[in-house]
Amino acid sequence: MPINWPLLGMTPSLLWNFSHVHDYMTDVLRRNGGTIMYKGPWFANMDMIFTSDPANYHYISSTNFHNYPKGPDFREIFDILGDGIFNCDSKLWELQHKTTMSLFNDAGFLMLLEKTIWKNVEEELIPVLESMSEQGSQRDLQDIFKRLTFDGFTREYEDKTGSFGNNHEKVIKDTLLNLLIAGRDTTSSALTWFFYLLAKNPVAEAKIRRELHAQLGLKEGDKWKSFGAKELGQLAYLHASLCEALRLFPPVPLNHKVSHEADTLPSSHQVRKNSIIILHSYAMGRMETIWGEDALDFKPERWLSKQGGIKQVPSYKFTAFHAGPRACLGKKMSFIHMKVVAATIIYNYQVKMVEGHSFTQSGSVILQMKYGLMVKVTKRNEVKPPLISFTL
Ligand code: HEM
Repeated sequence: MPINWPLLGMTPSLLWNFSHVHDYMTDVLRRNGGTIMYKGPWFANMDMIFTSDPANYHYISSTNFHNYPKGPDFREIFDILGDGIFNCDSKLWELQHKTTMSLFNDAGFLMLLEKTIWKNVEEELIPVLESMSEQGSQRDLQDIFKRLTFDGFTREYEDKTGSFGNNHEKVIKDTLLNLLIAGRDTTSSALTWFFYLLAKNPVAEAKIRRELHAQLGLKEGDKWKSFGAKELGQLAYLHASLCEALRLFPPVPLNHKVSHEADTLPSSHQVRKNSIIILHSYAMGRMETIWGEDALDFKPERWLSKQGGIKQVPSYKFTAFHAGPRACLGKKMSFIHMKVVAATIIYNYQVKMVEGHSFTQSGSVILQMKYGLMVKVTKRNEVKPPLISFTL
């Protein structure tokens, strides 16, 4: 346990380890059975419960969901999100949830989304990568992903604003902003860590390439072509690799809740009324008790069934998309987006991380790379001129 100092509580340990705070808390949770009572400074009323215990996660996010809203502090911290779905609780959340669901369930919505993503990839991503490969220049892939996801979703929601019906203008504005943030930062974070892990695991990358050839009917050197929902569903190894990246680097590493009433958690920890509870998704993705001894390894195979399909893992163990009534509404969409972008890059380019660059985590709400993911890309499948050897 971190030392509980007089007056300052455990804050000094947290500050001391701030540069790698998620790994530090993972270690603390690992050593303490998955749940700790964190003591804040005595005068600040900042005591919190941190947990990475799947039974607690399930209980808080689903079984006793109504006792664990986000609470008013969350609204204050994320003021920019206004009354949008991320910030609100109870009645307003129910309204936002219904509004967002009706948009996502719209018959033509997923089709429009797919079309927009491909257009975005062809008109914005490929030209940038082509120019990088031609010039041999290096760029921040995280920044490229952020711009890409933002552009795609802005266009999407501008087109769809009409579906919000008679709702008040502010609710519409907040809903749009929330969805833009949900789509942009999470998807770009997931893709960034995915390519970071892939650069360190070339065998997995080669398997994804083999799968693309087999499932899309492409031969080495064939021109890249867009594909639809059916083919997307067949890319099991790519799907498994994305899940593995989301497990190790969940874009939303922490989830904040406040207890409405006093309670007892399945781990037997006592919860007082108005206690802050941090559900630690980052730690959960790295716990040997959940994933086995090789929890820290990047191993897409752990997601594949014997038949080659995707194994179903309960959402209170794989918590990257949260669980229960407030689970992510954009999960399906984000997989379409990530698969299209990842497949396009992996098939057409070789991505190499720039040596000597610092690939560290930022301390932000979304798990990002502090200094970006600096890479160089080389075009694959280029017809290279034959090497001519001279004999003197
Ligand atoms: C890899 C990509 C994504 C990840 C990892 C992710 C993860 C999450 C997580 C952890 C939450 C719960 C947040 C909280 O309660 O504080 C959440 C909620 C949500 N996500 Fe996502 N998300 C992703 C992409 C998207 C996309 C693309 C959209 C839609 C454009 C979206 C829409 C939402 C919405 C509307 C909620 C709020 C649900 C509610 O509170 O009822 N997400 N997401």
